[in-house]
Amino acid sequence: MSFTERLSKNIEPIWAKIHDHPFVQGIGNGTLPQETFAYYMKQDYVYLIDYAKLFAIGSIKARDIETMGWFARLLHETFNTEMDLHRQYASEFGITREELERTEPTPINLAYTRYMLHVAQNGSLSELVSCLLPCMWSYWEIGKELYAYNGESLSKNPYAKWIEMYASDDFGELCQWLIECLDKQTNGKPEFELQVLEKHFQTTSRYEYMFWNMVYEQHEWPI
Ligand SMILES: Cc1ncc(CN)c(N)n1
Repeated sequence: MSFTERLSKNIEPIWAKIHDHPFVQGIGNGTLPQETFAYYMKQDYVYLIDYAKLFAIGSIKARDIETMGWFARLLHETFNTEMDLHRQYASEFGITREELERTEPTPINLAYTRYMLHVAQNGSLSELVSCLLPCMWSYWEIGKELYAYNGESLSKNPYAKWIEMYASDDFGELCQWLIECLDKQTNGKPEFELQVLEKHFQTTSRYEYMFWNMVYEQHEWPI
């Protein structure tokens, strides 16, 4: 079994909770209130600004030009494809680009990105990839599941563009590269090192769940 197969098997209970979360289900059946989705778009926009920095750090830590190029592409796609979708939804909802950028991250949003940025700056490239992978991989899984669930009626779902993007082959290709990159880097690594990587993967998967719940319940700073 490859290392990422092991990760995927062990993370199953947490990812199942993500798939069942009412926010994710609400995107899937199109019943999520627009106001809740708009709140998520704003929080996610500032999350992605920090997330994109992880790819820049990945490019710095890469040991060959090909890997460097993939991280550069991941950064480019995050800024120009994924965040463009956020800008499109925001403009439909009457939210300006400045308003998006000025969004104050909630405690969970900040804790999640700070955790990843800390590991990215202080850890190895494999630690960095283990941290950022649940973000890409869990969304790809959600996208594919919701795309299949909607079938022909997808165009009637107000969140169709969101579902299509995360289910797309382009998004999948980037995610697949990260999966293969981690398998290559971990090949032959001792068990104690793999356990550190698995802990990062579990921690950021937990943060993924907490992020969904945070945007659903709109957990702001208490004071
Ligand atoms: C919180 C979060 N996690 C993952 C993704 C998918 N890149 C995202 N946009 N936002």
